Amino acid sequence: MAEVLVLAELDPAGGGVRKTTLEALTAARALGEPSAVVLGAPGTASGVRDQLAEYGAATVYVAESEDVDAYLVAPKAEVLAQLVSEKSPAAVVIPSSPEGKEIAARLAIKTGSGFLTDVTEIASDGTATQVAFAGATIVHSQVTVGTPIYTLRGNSVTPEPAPAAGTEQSVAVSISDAAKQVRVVERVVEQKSNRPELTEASIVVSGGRGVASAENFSIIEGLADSLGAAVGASRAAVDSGFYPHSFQVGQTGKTVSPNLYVAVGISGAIQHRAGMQTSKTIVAINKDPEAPIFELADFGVIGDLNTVVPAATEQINARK
Ligand SMILES: Cc1cc2nc3c(=O)[nH]c(=O)nc-3n(C[C@H](O)[C@H](O)[C@H](O)COP(=O)(O)OP(=O)(O)OC[C@H]3O[C@@H](n4cnc5c(N)ncnc54)[C@H](O)[C@@H]3O)c2cc1C
Repeated sequence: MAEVLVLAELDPAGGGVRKTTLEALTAARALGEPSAVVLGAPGTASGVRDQLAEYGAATVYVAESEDVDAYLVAPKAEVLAQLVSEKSPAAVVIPSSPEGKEIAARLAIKTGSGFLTDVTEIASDGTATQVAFAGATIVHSQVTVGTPIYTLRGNSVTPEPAPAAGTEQSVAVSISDAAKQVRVVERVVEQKSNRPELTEASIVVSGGRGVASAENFSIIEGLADSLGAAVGASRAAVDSGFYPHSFQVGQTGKTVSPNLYVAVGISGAIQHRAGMQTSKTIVAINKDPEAPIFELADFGVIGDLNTVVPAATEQINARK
């Protein structure tokens, strides 16, 4: 069976393999037999091999060196390009994080290949699905040059275990001077909250301008916590100072695709939709029955969020 390389994305806070990697391993199986590639400082792969094997990695290529870790993405792209030339894989699948997309672009140039970013599905013939123009168009594309490289949008695929050997193979790392031009000076790991990471969460509860104040966002957080969800915000809520920008969902914020997205006091502007409309189920809570979010929602509650949200939170907590 053809080999498909999957770049493993690891939790910078030491929490093991990120869910996006398990999704990429699952999606890669449509194209062949996945092998995971772990890139990082010495010791990076220890502790993640078993998880990669559990989700289908027949081989785990381990490329560990201080140089891979000490510079920005150029060394990682170089090592991956070396692996592509040695192994001639059928494809490369990379999680669609900002770093993943940059590595994919550099890898495409180095290997003379085409690449498709932010794909939501990969078919067995290599056809990828992408959502374009703020969600107005669904595009199906194939790479026709070189080794197809895909970056997979988070939460597009449900990770499914498929135990494989996970045979570890170390990769000799030799980084060129050209790839050592931007050194990492400091890494700051964001403070971990008890809530799931926004782009990885299977439930997201977002608040908009209708929430009306930073203090009132506590009712959004209350509903999120009752559901084990991440909290998101519209740009209007962020611009009004209700919630930090790192939680913004939309065209100029994060793209989420959870199983359940609850939009509270959000009108449903096209730029907000761009970041959440591929959610599997959308619930809208809004006092305006004409709000455009209801056109998109699977379930809608017309009412004042200050009444509806605490009542819903209470009911959910009572059923636990
Ligand atoms: C280039 C560009 C990029 C953008 N990027 C983004 C982006 O990434 N993300 C994003 O979100 N927006 C983005 N925007 C902004 C976008 O156009 C909208 O302005 C924004 O999404 C509106 O946010 P909102 O729905 O919270 O606010 P509003 O449009 O003001 O809607 C508030 C809603 O709350 C409801 N409401 C009010 N009070 C209550 C209550 N008590 N109970 C229930 N409902 C209530 C109202 O009926 C209304 O529907 C962008 C705009 C531009 C031009």
